[in-house]
Amino acid sequence: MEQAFQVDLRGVVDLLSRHLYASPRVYLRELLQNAVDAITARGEGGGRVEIETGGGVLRVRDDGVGLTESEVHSLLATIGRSSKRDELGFARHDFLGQFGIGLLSAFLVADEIEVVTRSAKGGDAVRWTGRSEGSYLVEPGERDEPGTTVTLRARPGSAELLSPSVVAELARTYGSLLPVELVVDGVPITGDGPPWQASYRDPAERRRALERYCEDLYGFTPFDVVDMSVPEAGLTGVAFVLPQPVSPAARASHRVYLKRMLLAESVEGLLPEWAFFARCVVDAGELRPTASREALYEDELLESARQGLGDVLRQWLVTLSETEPSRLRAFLRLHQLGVKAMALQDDDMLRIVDRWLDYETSAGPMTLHEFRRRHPNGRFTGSVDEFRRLAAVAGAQGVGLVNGGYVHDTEIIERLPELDPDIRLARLDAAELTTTFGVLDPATELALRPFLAAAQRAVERLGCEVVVREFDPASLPALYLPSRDAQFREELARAQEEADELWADVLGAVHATVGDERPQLVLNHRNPLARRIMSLGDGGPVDVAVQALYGQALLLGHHPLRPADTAVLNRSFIGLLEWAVHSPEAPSEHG
Ligand SMILES: Nc1ncnc2c1ncn2[C@@H]1O[C@H](COP(=O)(O)OP(=O)(O)OP(=O)(O)O)[C@@H](O)[C@H]1O
Repeated sequence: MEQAFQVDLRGVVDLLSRHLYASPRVYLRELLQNAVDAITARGEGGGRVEIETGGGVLRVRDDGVGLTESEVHSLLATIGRSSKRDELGFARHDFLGQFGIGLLSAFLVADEIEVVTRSAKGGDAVRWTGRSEGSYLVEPGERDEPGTTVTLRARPGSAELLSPSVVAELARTYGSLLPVELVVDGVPITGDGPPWQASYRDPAERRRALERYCEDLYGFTPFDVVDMSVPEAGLTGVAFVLPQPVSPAARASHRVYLKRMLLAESVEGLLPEWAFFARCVVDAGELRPTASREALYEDELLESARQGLGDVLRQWLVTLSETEPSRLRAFLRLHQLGVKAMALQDDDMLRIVDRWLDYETSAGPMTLHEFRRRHPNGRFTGSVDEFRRLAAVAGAQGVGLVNGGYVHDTEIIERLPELDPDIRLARLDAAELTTTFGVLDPATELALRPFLAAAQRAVERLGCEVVVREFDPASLPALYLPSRDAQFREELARAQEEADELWADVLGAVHATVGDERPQLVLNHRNPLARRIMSLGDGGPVDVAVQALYGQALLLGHHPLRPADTAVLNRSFIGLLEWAVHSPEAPSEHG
């Protein structure tokens, strides 16, 4: 014999209150929603919901479609049954509810629910009383007009939730945009509907009103207000652009209404992740809630709405770049870090960064796009230090240099060819700079041989190679250029020191395959001091002088100093001092 399920209502209420709903405050939302749905079902437009409070009792009265006696038995008394789904179980389009459990949330605050209802289809009024322990009673009720009144008496401990002030606050939170007339204890709650749809005298007034709305809601004056619309999701609303930088990692949350009833004040995942700089308030007719009505149901429609909203914001940025570039720059200054982060994944954002974000370059601040135009063979550095070190030198050789050392910059520059394969912006290989330096004429070169040999001896143990070139700025006596190989070797050596035996061996094997190009100490033949040192030939204090130039070049370039470097720096300094004090040839004040 087939049997019907038995339901222990207390278990179900417990489940709802502890696991489905975040707070018992949702009881009012569910009652409000039923009243609005009943008005929708009556289909006459307008409609009025009156809420009365006082003495621990709450009354919600609507002039909706009401219920007949048989509907009362089948709909109110059957958990999970709803008049708002069709025969196939799909949510009927016009209604807020669909699950057939909302009324039970009244048991979160009361032990008894009383419903007095009269159907617009005719028949007498009916009184239904449901109790939280699982029984219900149906009797004749008293009511002249079609509609429904739900009455709750606060359970001990829940009086606060049914108090006039809390009820008014809840009604305002959930219901202030509803398309029906909502009144709590005689005070109207609903007004002109969504502020972005209200009519204003002119655009300036609308803008001010929406800014004020944002201030009330979020506590900031928005950088800009963007109208949002995704017709296929029945969605309208506004996005407020944050006036302060935020971390792109912080999940942005938005205020979402479904069919004009508040779903939640902080819904995540409404916008694409890259749109971290906006807070939205939207109303959607077609998106679906989860059963708790506290989040959006993740389906294809939500996914395409998210894309649609992203498109609107993207278009806003593009329009800003076309019509108000100075404001776009201001926006980028604010949200630079986030915009860069999203440029790593999003081509349009990459384009915006390329065209509008200023980078530090050897020819002053400019956009990457402008930089490439001016320096078709420009280079970028992977670190800020390298940029500082080489910008002046590179700039003086006519090699444009852009600083790619800040967060995301190197990845952004390296991703540019994905926009356009013709974009070429290569990383600077410092050693390559020397190829642009002027070479000495053979006679001078020959004359410098003895000096060069002595200079090479002076820094041989430091693993570096001395060359003499002519380059600008002439004020720079010497430049230390680590080769790419040398840099890599240094990192390897450091890693090897720190690694355990196995890894040290592996790294050692890698080491063996690295080229043996050495870092260079490039002495500047244009620099008067360097020239005087060169004129020492292989005599005098050439050792200490070259070592001093080496040390100074390391310090100027912010290169890491190894113990051997520090020792050489100290020795050369002391040596020069001694030479200056003791040497008979040393220049003195008296000549
Ligand atoms: N104020 C009302 N006027 C007319 N019918 C009502 C009213 N309140 C509840 N009902 C009827 O009772 C049924 C069950 O209500 P309940 O709130 O439990 O679920 P629901 O609104 O259908 O779905 P959800 O669980 O998503 O809220 C509704 O489908 C509706 O037919």
